[in-house]
Amino acid sequence: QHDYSNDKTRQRLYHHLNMTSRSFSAVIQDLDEELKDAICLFYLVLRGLDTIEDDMTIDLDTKLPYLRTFHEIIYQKGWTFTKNGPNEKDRQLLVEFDAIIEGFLQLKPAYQTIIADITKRMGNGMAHYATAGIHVETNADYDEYCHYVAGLVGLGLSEMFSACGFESPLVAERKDLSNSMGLFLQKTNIARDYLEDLRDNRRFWPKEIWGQYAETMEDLVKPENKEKALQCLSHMIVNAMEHIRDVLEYLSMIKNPSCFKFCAIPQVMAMATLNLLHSNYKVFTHENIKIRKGETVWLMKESDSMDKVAAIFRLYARQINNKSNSLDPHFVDIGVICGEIEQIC
Ligand SMILES: CC(C)(C)CN1C(=O)[C@@H](CC(=O)N[C@@H](CC(=O)O)C(=O)O)O[C@H](c2cccc3ccccc23)c2cc(Cl)ccc21
Repeated sequence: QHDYSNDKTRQRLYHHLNMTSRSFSAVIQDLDEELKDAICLFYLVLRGLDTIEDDMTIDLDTKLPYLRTFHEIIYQKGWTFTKNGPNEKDRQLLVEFDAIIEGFLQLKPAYQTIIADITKRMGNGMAHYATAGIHVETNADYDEYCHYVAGLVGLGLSEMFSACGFESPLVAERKDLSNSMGLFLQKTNIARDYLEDLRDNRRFWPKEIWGQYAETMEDLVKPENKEKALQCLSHMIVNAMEHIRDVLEYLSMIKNPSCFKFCAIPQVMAMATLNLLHSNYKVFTHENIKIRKGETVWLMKESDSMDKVAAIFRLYARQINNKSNSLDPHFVDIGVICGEIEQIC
C-alpha cells in the first residue's frame, strides 16, 4: 500500500485520468485499492507514450529516441515534454508529466518493473513501425503491430493481477489469452477509425486484407466502390472476431470482481462496436463512430459476471450474424464464429 504522503500527487494523477477518458477513469477508480494506483499510472504512462507516437508534428529524428527511451524517462523526476503539437487534450498530460513520474516512483517496485518492461517493449515496437517506409502489409504485421500497442498491455495487466495475488499465476502465464484481449480491442478501434486514420495519413488496415477489394486503401472511400468497401469492412470485423474465443476464456479465469469488471467492460464495448460497424457505410463517410451513451451505460452496468458477459457476446454475435447476408463473402466465417460463441457461452 503506497502512501501518497502529499495527497496532491494523487489528486493530480486522477485529474489527468479523468481528462483522458471519463468513462474508463471511473472503471479504474472502482478497482481494489491495491491495484487502483498501479493501473492508473500504467494507463497514464501508456497514454504519454501513445501521445508521442501519435503526434505528427514531431519529426522522426526527435520522436524515435523518445519512444525507445520512454521506459527510462519515467524514472526521471521532474521530466516534462513541451515539444508537443497543438492537440490540447493529450498535450496537457505530457506538459505535466512530472506528476505522473512522481506517482510512478511511489509505486511498489514490482509494479514499477512491470510498467517499465511493457513500456520498453511497446516503445521499441512503436519505433519500428514509425520508421519511414515500414507499415502494416501482411496479417502477421497487423497482429505484430497490435501486439506492440495493445497485446503488451494485456500482458502487463495480467502480471499485475497475478503479482498482487488477486488472480492465479496462471493468468500471467496464459500470454496468448492476454495478448488476444488487447488485439480484440485494438483491431476494433482500427476498423472503427478507418476514415480518421486515413485523414491523419495513418495506415493500419493490412494490405493483405484491403488488397482483395481495392487497388489502394483510399479507393474504399469512393462511392462507386461501396459494395467492395463493405465487404472489406466485414473481413476486418471477422479478423477481429477471431480473438473472441480467447477473450471469453481469459475472462472466465478472472475471479476478483473489480478486476473482472475492469477487464470485461472494454471487451463488451468492443463487441457492441463491431456490431455497430458491420454493414455500416458510415465507417467510410463519418469519423468518430461510437455506440450510443445509453448502450455504454447499460454495458457497464451489465458486465459484472461471466454469465452476463457471455450473454452479451451471444446477443451481439446473433445481431452481426443476422446482418451478414449471403452477399457478404464472409457470411460463412461469421456464422462459424457465432456458432462457436453459442457453444462457449
Ligand atoms: C490501445 C488499448 C486498447 C490498450 C487502450 N486501452 C483501452 O482502450 C482501455 C479502455 C479505454 O481506454 N476506453 C476508452 C477508450 C477511448 O478513450 O475511446 C473509453 O473512453 O472507453 O482498456 C484497456 C484494457 C482494459 C482492461 C483489460 C485490458 C487487457 C488487454 C488490453 C487492454 C485492456 C486499456 C488498459 C490500459 Cl492499462 C491502457 C490502455 C487501454
